[in-house]
Amino acid sequence: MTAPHSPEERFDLVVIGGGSGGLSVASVAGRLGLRVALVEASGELGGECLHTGCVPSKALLRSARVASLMRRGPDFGLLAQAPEIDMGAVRRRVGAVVERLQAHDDPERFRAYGVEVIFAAARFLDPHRVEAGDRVLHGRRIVLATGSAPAVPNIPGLEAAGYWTNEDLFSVAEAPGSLAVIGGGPVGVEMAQAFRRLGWAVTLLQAGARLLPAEDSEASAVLRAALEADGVAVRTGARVREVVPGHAGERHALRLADGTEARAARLLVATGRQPTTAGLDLEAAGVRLDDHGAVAVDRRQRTSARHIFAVGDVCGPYQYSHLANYQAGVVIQNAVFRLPARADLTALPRVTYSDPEVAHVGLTAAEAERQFGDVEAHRADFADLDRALAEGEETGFAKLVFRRGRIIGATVVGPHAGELLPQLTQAVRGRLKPKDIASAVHAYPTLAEIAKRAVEKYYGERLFQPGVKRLVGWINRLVP
Ligand SMILES: Cc1cc2nc3c(=O)[nH]c(=O)nc-3n(C[C@H](O)[C@H](O)[C@H](O)COP(=O)(O)OP(=O)(O)OC[C@H]3O[C@@H](n4cnc5c(N)ncnc54)[C@H](O)[C@@H]3O)c2cc1C
Ligand SMILES: NC(=O)c1ccc[n+]([C@@H]2O[C@H](COP(=O)([O-])OP(=O)(O)OC[C@H]3O[C@@H](n4cnc5c(N)ncnc54)[C@H](O)[C@@H]3O)[C@@H](O)[C@H]2O)c1
Repeated sequence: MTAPHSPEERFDLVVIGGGSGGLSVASVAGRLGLRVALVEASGELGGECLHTGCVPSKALLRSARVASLMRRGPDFGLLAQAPEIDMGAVRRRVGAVVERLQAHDDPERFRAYGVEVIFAAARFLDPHRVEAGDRVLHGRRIVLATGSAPAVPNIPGLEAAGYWTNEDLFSVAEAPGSLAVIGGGPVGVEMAQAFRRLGWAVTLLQAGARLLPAEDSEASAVLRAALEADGVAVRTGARVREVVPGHAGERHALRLADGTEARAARLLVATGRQPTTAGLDLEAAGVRLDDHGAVAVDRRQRTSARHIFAVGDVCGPYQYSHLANYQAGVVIQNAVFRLPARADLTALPRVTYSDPEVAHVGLTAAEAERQFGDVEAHRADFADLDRALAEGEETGFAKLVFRRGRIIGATVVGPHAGELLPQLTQAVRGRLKPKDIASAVHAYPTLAEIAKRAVEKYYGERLFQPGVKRLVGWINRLVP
């Protein structure tokens, strides 16, 4: 039933959802002078990335990394120091980082840009009218940016057992115990390593055949070995069939499809996301969903109702904060400047912030092989790189994928892999040739040299051939 409303208010743009995508659209449109309303249900801006996603997970991983380095003291000629873990103190640090960044998403900042910030749950009354609390907002154009929520599998006994998702995880203050992580995607991998390094006994249960199944298979293998070296019990092909009560400290027993069991005191469900569309009355607006329950959009981010756009997790096709921001830029061009800009995801980077990090852009070697056939891939290992050895961080590699003399994909697994990605993102985006990387001088000794090393492998095969040797001999005989 519709609440009694005050008279309808007219806006050029109504943005629903104040997370990464919605904030980007609203702030730019407001600063460009449009009349913008931003509706956010939760009572604070920032969305998942700030409160229960990217930011707290990276802050937690940092504490875990410091704990790991303390244990690794002897690798660097220092006394080993077993870290004393105080989960309450770790939680406070995570909270402090979130709070510092919350200042960027202060509603007053957006109001100063000319954005009307309304804290209420929005729903459509018709294609142009949105109800927000007791207000009715008429949007000439509307942007859906309502994000996603954890997708929890229907496993008998799971609800009764009780479990954490990313929404609970960053409030955990209890002393380390045992944790079973269900799901071996980015959330499962990052959090399994973080909790293990913070003293928890962790079992990582991945239904698929390998961790991070979207990544290069060698990357998955290196990551698995690194997690196991940390002490995470990694089980792949592990489908949880049922959760039943366990004993004493290990309160839960997870029965797997292969007849074995895993036990833990706490459960973390990290099995993917579902787009947040419930309660929006999208039918009233004529907005259709795709087969996965996400809002269907075209490459201009337009939904089936052409004046309504969508960005971020609610439409996908991937779930990254930087993708939501990129799509926001496409919406600004279409909805504000009326340019027919299209999203191009050919060079969309992604990073899993485990140690080693797994960073990727473009096509993996397997994808390129399937798509084109005539591709080659070359790999350089951090174990052969001077700076990696100096840092004591020699796990991992860079693998570049080439087709017809162009770089079409890159995977980097290793120290600060995410920071090494931009030059490779530019290469894939600009369809650069290997020589564009080879001819650039890279400072020595840097980890970024790894890309050049992989390119040298590409040239190595071509350069040190009998024909080239003959040519060099001929030039040196003939030219004085
Ligand atoms: C543990 C974890 C770690 C992650 N780490 C990374 C990372 O390192 N890097 C990365 O790029 N991505 C990461 N992600 C993904 C990233 O958080 C999301 O892709 C990103 O937050 C999506 O932004 P969004 O704007 O689409 O949605 P959100 O940030 O979820 O914002 C949606 C907003 O809409 C509001 N809303 C929902 N319904 C309504 C309604 N009816 N009316 C009004 N408001 C509504 C919600 O309250 C919310 O504030 C991580 C995710 C998780 C779970
Ligand atoms: N660093 C980052 O950029 C980052 C970090 C975390 C999350 N994210 C985003 O958040 C999204 C969600 O991440 P996620 O890891 O929850 O989801 P995901 O879909 O990427 O991975 C979930 C994994 O769980 C496994 N799984 C599913 N059901 C299972 C079951 N019943 N038992 C055991 N395993 C099961 C699947 O095989 C899959 O590999 C990702 O798509 C990612 O884009 C990004």
